[in-house]
Amino acid sequence: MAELTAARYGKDKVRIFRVVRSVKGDPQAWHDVVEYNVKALLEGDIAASYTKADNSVVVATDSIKNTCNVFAKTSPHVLHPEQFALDLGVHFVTTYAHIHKAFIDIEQLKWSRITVSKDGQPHRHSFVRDGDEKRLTSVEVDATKGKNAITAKVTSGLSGLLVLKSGGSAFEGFVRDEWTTLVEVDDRIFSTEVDLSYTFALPVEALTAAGIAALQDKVGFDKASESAKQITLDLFATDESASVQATLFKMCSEIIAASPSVESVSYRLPNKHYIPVDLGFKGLANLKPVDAEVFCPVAAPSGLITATVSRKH
Ligand SMILES: O=c1[nH]c(=O)c2[nH]c(=O)[nH]c2[nH]1
Repeated sequence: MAELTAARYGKDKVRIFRVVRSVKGDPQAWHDVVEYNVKALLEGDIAASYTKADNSVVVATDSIKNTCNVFAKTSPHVLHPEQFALDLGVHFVTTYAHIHKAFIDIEQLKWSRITVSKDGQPHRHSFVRDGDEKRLTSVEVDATKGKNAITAKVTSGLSGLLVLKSGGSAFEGFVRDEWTTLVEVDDRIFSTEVDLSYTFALPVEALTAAGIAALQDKVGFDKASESAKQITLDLFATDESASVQATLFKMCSEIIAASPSVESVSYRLPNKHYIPVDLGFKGLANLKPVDAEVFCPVAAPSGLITATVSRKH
């Protein structure tokens, strides 16, 4: 005997690019743009589609993709990934009586406005991909307690932010035993590709159109995103790092202090090793921290330092 114990389905990698023009039909209009990869998955009374080949409970993944595109045209929140995801998620659980949960994940690709050097002005409709990092949000919309008692969980963050510091990082005092070959250093290269996520404590808010609109002011999704990235960069640059672990904890603590609506913060930080190259065969000193100038970046293995830090109540 076998039974279905979990089922969730939908569309992944829905690619959306949206232009918002300040004035329709005006070539001088100011444009805002976003590019998203959307994943929209549904849960509910859908077991029969798996166990009985009964498609009458299936909202086709093609229709789910169509919904994402239509919302990209019509949602007032399309430039704000958390609210756009809430809009979409609430739509799915309220439109279909048998769909009780929606999981909307959005990756936002980076398009930054170009500043034209001639006049120092930000250009009204030209953008540059000035980094590989992505802004992320994962929204779970839950109507299991009824369509009039919808709740949501929002986790946001960023990934792919590659940083390196060539000073201000040490690693000393770790366990030394018969397994240890690593030398202690008071100066080393520290490089990581930041993967950051943080959860929001949402106010109890009816997730109506007006309720979702009010969340930007009440929770500050966009402000939290900007602040978390800036804190990550500032602390990475300025901390006299005793270890990846110690720097990570400071970053988490500062994000919690800066954003009242953030409940917990998690980082995954690979420690991308840079090994000083032995140039002794040419009589060149390059191994001690004070001499090390030529390094071999090592793709693998990397350390992987993770932690979650939560607000203390
Ligand atoms: O910051 C670090 N933390 C570690 O846990 C570790 N382990 C290691 O080999 N190098 C480092 N660096």
